[in-house]
Amino acid sequence: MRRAHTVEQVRTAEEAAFAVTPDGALMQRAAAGLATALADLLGHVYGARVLLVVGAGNNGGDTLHAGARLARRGAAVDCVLLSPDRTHHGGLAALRAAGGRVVQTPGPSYDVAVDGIVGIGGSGPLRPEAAALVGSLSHLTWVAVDTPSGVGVDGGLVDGPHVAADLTVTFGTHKPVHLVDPGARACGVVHLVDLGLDLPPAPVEALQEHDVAALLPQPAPAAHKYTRGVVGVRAGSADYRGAGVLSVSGAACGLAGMVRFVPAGSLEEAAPVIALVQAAHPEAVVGTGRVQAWVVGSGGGDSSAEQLRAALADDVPVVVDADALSVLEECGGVAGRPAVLTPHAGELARMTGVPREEVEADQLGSARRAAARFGCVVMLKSRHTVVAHPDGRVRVTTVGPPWLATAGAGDVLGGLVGALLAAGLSAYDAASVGSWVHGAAAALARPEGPVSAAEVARAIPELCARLLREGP
Ligand SMILES: NC(=O)C1=CN([C@@H]2O[C@H](COP(=O)(O)OP(=O)(O)OC[C@H]3O[C@@H](n4cnc5c(N)ncnc54)[C@H](O)[C@@H]3O)[C@@H](O)[C@H]2O)[C@@H](O)CC1
Ligand SMILES: Nc1ncnc2c1ncn2[C@@H]1O[C@H](COP(=O)(O)OP(=O)(O)O)[C@@H](O)[C@H]1O
Ligand SMILES: [K+]
Repeated sequence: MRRAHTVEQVRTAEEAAFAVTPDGALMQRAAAGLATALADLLGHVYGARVLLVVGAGNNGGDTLHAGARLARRGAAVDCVLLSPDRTHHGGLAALRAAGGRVVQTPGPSYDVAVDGIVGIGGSGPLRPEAAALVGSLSHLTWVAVDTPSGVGVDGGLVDGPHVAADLTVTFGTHKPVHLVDPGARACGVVHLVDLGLDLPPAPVEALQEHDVAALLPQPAPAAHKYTRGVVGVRAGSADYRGAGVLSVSGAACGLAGMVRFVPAGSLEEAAPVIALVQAAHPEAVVGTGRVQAWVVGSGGGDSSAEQLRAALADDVPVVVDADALSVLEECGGVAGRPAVLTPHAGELARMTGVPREEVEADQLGSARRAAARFGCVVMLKSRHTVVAHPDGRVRVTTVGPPWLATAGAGDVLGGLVGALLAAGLSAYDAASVGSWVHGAAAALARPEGPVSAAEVARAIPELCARLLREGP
C-alpha cells in the first residue's frame, strides 16, 4: 500500500523523531536520499551542472545539504537564494564549503534544476519573484524536493504558478499531493526516501499490485456459481444498445459466479438489446431473479429511474452509474445499503450543482464531500480516480494509461465493480480494486497504444490470473 499523510500528521511524526535523534540527523537522511536520487537521474555526478533554487525554510536546507553532497563528488552546483536573509545557515555553509556557488541569476544551462523553494511549510502558489524565475527555466529538467512548490500539499490543489517537476523526491511518507490530481500531475515520478518516522493510519492510500492480489475474490474449492455471487445488470436501452453489452462484459469478467441481464421495458421492446448481449455473452442469463449486487445506469436513458427503483427494491449492494446518477435523489438515494456511485467530473458536477471545473480542480475534496452527502462510496473517475468512503478515507488509483479515456470504458468498470460487490467485497474494496484492475487491464491489453472498452473487458481475466500467480 502506498500511504499518504497530511502535513499535520507528518509534523507530529517528525517532532517525535526529532526528540530521539541527534540534531540535524533527519535532514541529513533526507539530503542523502535526495542526493542519491539526483545522482541516479544525472547518471554521472562529476562535472554535472546543477542549479538549486532555495527558499526560506528546511526544504531549502535539505536542498542545500544535497547540493553540498553532489558538489563534494565533483558536480558544479549553483544556487539561487530566494530569501537570502532567511536561508538555512547550516545548509548554505555546507554548500559553500563543498565549492558550491551562490549566484544572482542562473547560468545558461544546467543538467537539472532542484526546487527547494517550499515543501510542507508552503502555502498558496509561487510568489511573483519565484514564479518569474521558475517560468524562465521551464525548459530544464526539474526535481522537486518533498513537494513541487506552489501546489497544495494536503488537497493536491493547483491554483497559480507552481513548479512542474519531472521527479519529486519526498521524505518520510507520501503526501496527498503525490497521489491526487491535479497536484499529482505536477509531481512527475515520485520517489520516497524513508526517514524511519512512526506514522498513524493514512487518510489517503493507493493500492499496489500485491494489495489488489490480496483483495481479489477467489472461489472456495467447493464453490458453485451462487456461492460466488450473482451480479445483476440493468443497463442499455433502445438508444444505447452497446452500453448494455459493455456493462455485461465488465460484470462477466469471471470474478462473480453469474451475470443476470435485465433490460428496460417489455421483452419485445428490449429484443434488439437482448440479442446483442446474448451474442456477445451467451453465458449471461436474461431476466429478473435473485442477485447479490446490482449495476444500474449505463446507457439507461429515460428508463434509468425505473431501473434504479427496481434495483433498490432489493436489499443488496448497488453500483449507480451514468444515467442512473442523475435520478438517484428522486429515487430516494441508496438508503444505507453498501453502494458505489461512479461519476466522472461532469456527472458529479451535475449531481451536486457545482461547475465541472471546480470538481476537476478539487478532486479529493469533491469526492469526499459527495461520499458524505450521498452516504456511500463515491468513485470520481479520472486520470487518477479517487475512491472516497463516507468516513473520509480515500484510495486513489494511479494505474491506467490515458488511452483508457475511451467511450464505453466506464460501462465496463461499472460491471466489474458490480461483480466484485456480488462476490462479497465491501463497497470500498470493490470500487478501489475494480478501478485498479480496470486500469491495469487496459495497460495489459495494449501496453503502449489505443485500446477499446471491449478489449479492456477481455483483458480482465488474464490480468487477474497474473495477479494471483504473483500472489500478495
Ligand atoms: N527539519 C528537518 O530536519 C527535516 C526537514 N524536512 C524538510 O522540511 C520541509 C518543511 O520545512 P519548513 O517547515 O521549514 O517549511 P518549508 O521549507 O516548506 O517552507 C517554509 C517557508 O517558506 C515560506 N513560504 C510559505 N509559502 C510560500 C510561498 N508560497 N512562496 C514563498 N515562500 C513561502 C514561509 O514563510 C516559510 O518561511 C519539508 O518539506 C522537508 O523538505 C524533512 O526532510 C524532514 C527533516
Ligand atoms: N487521462 C486518463 N488516464 C487514465 N485513465 C483515464 C483518463 N481519463 C479517463 N480515464 C478513465 O477512463 C474511464 C472513462 O470512463 P467514463 O468517463 O465513464 O467514460 P464512458 O462514459 O464513455 O464509458 C474511467 O475509468 C476513467 O478513470
Ligand atoms: K519543493
